[in-house]
Amino acid sequence: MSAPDPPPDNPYVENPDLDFEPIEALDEAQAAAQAEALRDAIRYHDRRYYVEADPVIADRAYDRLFERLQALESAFDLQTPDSPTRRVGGEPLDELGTVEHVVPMLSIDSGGEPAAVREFDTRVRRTVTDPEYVCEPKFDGLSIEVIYEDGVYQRAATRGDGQTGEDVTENVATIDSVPLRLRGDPPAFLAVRGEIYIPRPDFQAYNRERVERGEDPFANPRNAAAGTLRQLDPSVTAERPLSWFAYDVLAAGPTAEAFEAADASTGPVPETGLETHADEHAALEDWGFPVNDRFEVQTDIEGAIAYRDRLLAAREELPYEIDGAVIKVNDRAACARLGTTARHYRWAFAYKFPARAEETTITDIVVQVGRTGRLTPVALLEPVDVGGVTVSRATLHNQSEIEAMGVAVGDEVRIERAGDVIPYVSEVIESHSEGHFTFPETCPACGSPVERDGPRHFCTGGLTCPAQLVAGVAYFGSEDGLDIEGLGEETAREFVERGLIEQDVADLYDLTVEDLVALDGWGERSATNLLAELDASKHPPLPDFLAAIGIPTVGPTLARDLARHFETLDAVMEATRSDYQAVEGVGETVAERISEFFENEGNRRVIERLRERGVDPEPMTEAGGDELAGFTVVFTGSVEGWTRDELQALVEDHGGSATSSVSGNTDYLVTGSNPGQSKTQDAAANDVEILDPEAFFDLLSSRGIDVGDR
Ligand SMILES: NC(=O)c1ccc[n+]([C@@H]2O[C@H](COP(=O)([O-])OP(=O)(O)OC[C@H]3O[C@@H](n4cnc5c(N)ncnc54)[C@H](O)[C@@H]3O)[C@@H](O)[C@H]2O)c1
Ligand SMILES: [Zn+2]
Repeated sequence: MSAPDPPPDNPYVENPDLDFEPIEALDEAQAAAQAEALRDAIRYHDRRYYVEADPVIADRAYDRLFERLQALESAFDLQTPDSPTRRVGGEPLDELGTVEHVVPMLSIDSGGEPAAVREFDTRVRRTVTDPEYVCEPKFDGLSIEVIYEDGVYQRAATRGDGQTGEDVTENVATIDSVPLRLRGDPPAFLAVRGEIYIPRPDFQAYNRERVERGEDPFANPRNAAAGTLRQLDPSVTAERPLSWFAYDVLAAGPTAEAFEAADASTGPVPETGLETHADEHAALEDWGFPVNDRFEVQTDIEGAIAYRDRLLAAREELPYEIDGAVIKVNDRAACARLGTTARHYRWAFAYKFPARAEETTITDIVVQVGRTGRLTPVALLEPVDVGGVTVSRATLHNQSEIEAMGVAVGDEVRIERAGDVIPYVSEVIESHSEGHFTFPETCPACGSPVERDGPRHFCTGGLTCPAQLVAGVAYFGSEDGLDIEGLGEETAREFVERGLIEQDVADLYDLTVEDLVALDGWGERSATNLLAELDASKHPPLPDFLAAIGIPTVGPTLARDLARHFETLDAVMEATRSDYQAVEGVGETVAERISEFFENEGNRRVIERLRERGVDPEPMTEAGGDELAGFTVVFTGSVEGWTRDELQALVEDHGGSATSSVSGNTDYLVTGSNPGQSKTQDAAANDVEILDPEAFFDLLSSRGIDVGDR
């Protein structure tokens, strides 16, 4: 996917001018020109957001452009048939193929104040007496339409522009919790709407890997889910545990033709007995769809308002991101009478949560040097509470973001965090400076020249840069590496500053109790503990070792694939570019980076020095153990505290195999929350034993496998 060119000379694109004059001050020609510029900018932002999943401006800035355009269009009667204010989403992406929706997939009107919710109720009451409301979480994901005929999965599409979406049939079929065959007695033709999301722990793992590969992390789980779902290669989607909730019957009927005749888009669904959204929720569950268990019926709008406040209090406990509550009129016949606008349903309202955002001042901007030499600009802030977390540092990402915002020391800025994402500066509220922050020309840690590569900056000091050494040592000991307790970032820095680590990570294994107790705050006991940990780390499983030495582009997942493929460290080191490309998921660029790493004399020397000190990874065949030899395990649904990758690795590291579909060869199906219905059915058909996560972990410990605490 390549980003489109922004409209030229448009003040609402990169660093959008949000300083709008009062509408009354404009004459007609000025208003028309401003509206035109806003439409162009919004179309561009829509494409970046919905199609590329890579927005250039903050949601709040986008919302202000949008509201301004709406205001201009209504004050001067300027709405054009193709205005973005009349449509939803963005143009579908051609590469995936497009499909026409059976009924338009619209957006939902929203607001963050109870007054806006009460106004919605007042509008509803003009048409409906004493409306009852259903409430459910507003999932921060991406909307899809899924179609079944005679209970069998046919097709899935993204919302796209609301009329036409992208065909993601293959990709959606790889998602466990999407039933391929329905249970019970579904209507012959059924179109369901739901939300695809990425569970929180997987989102974190995904972002860590992106950073490892030198890519920017996703700003929120929605962008991550969108990017994953819209992969052109379904096997890539299959590797990422996407999940979904079904929440609406878009259309249903005895046949596709009969459905079209009846136009059941919002009314009661013919021949199914679905009179209300509550009926629908129950029916979706009966047919085998994953539905959300926080769904509630409220007899009036005050109940719905209270529901949203309870949901807000529970927000951080949920294993998925939500950004508000969706309130819908329960009775479908009433919904049909209320109808729709060009953009949204008149029978639904999203009562949003406040953004996890706050305003504060930048006291300084420092540049952090990462393990690969990448420089990250970090804003130091007057500490501020952002949704329950005190934030005193926030990332500025890279040079393009800095230029786009025009940010500098002293500015009042807005800080946001989405879920567990590192807090970031999203916009400048008030500038107290000229221009913007610029990167130093030399590395703040070692003085080597700084090189720019696109939007990123790198220190060229390599092994001579102490900051890279600190980050490398800390990474070596981190959970993604050898998991050496007591060896964090601060300890690593201390060792480097005090000259205990001079050359590379191998120096760790020369440390003595005397070295350590000479440092502030170290006693005999903590010293012995760390040395014992280091000693215990000398025979790591090969994947851990490969991840720990910091090969560019190689995160824990790829490390495991390499280890499985080559089995020994020597084989990994001696492989050629084309050997690497034989590993699933390794393309030309990645193969190139891996060979460059092993061709580098300095890197080979580090590995040699580690080996001289007795650090030698276990070949893959003997790695872990064979406690699960002969067993085939399949996972479905999500298990708290674990990503799917980690669970599968756990089985494979102990000699078992983890596959993605259930067959006669499967021994166990482990079902987490939101399990896939087709896997559960296949398990029943094949007499496969079904375990809940607890039973699975019990089984492991009965075989002497210690998974530690999570
Ligand atoms: N930063 C940018 O450049 C940019 C560009 C475009 C849009 N945006 C942002 O996108 C948002 C608008 O997106 P939108 O039109 O998808 O609307 P939305 O996200 O505000 O809400 C509508 C969506 O909610 C979802 N939803 C989740 N749970 C649901 C439930 N239980 N029942 C029904 N629907 C549910 C549906 O997918 C539906 O499409 C705005 O917040 C805007 O700021 C940002
Ligand atoms: Zn440096």
